[in-house]
Amino acid sequence: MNIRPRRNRKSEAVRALVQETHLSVNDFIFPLFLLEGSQKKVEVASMPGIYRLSLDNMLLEIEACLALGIKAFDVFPVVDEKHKDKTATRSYDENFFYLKALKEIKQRFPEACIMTDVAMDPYSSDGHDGLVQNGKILNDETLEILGKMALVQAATGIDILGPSDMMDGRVGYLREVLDDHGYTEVSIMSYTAKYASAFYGPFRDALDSAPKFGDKKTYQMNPANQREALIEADLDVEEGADFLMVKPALAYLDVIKLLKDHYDLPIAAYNVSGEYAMIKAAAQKGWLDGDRAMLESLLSMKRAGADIILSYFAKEFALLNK
Ligand SMILES: NCc1[nH]cc(CCC(=O)O)c1CC(=O)O
Ligand SMILES: [Mg+2]
Repeated sequence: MNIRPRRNRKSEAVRALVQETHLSVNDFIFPLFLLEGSQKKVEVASMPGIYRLSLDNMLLEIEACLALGIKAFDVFPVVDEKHKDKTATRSYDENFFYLKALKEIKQRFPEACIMTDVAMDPYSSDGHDGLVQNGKILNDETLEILGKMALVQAATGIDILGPSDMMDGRVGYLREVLDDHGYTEVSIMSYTAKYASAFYGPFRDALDSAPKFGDKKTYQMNPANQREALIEADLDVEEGADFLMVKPALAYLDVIKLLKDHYDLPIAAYNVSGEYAMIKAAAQKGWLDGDRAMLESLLSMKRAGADIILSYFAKEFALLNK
């Protein structure tokens, strides 16, 4: 035998030399759940270690994460049932706590990269990402609402908008609305290939945002489809997206790789709530080594081609690598 691949695995030092993929705190965006009010910190039952935070506590959390090297955050609002309606009115009400909080976060930490969510579901009494009429999710009518939402979010000074709704044409529509109002510097990270997934369950617990009827299959993609992601990605590139995202991550590594091979834009992977919950639950039962399972799954996303990983593990990763 002339060739013995095991030679390159013989010691920690040699293994480090030949390691192809590396994770860094620079890769991560940490999703955070914002509560109205103050002095609140409520754990998400299905996401041990992840809390819904009021602004005061969120500022502390962001400060702690910045000290660990995490520089990017995706802030989602937890909206009380009494604020929800058919047209997601609160999503573009400048006085709503989410928008006021974003402004404070940016003022306090101008160096942090703050991403926001553009979709109707947290504010919708139907629990859908688009406007509902006679049981149908309307596309073009939804775009107008998303446009209003994007403008008030941009006005807070945030850095990246994350349209997570999967309406057709929304990236181009938002780009145009933003540019018309002078927000040419606000980036768009498109949820390009977002699948109708069972792995969003714990997130919907966190936001209390599960659909009130039906499912999201008329707008989110069929998990069986890979080539369809190319159609979505072509459109997002043409419409002016700055980043392309695949969501979820772990069950869609092939899609991450596909987009990485076909496009020059940075590729993001959303390591979603259910993927987090799965590892946490098994670790709590003592069935898996939680730290190792976390690192291995994050590494797989990077290896598949993700430049950026949105993950609830971001802080834990940073603490482990301190
Ligand atoms: N616009 C909704 C939205 N934005 C991010 C997530 C899921 C994130 C996660 O599971 O971590 C969802 C859930 C959904 O589409 O129902
Ligand atoms: Mg699309």
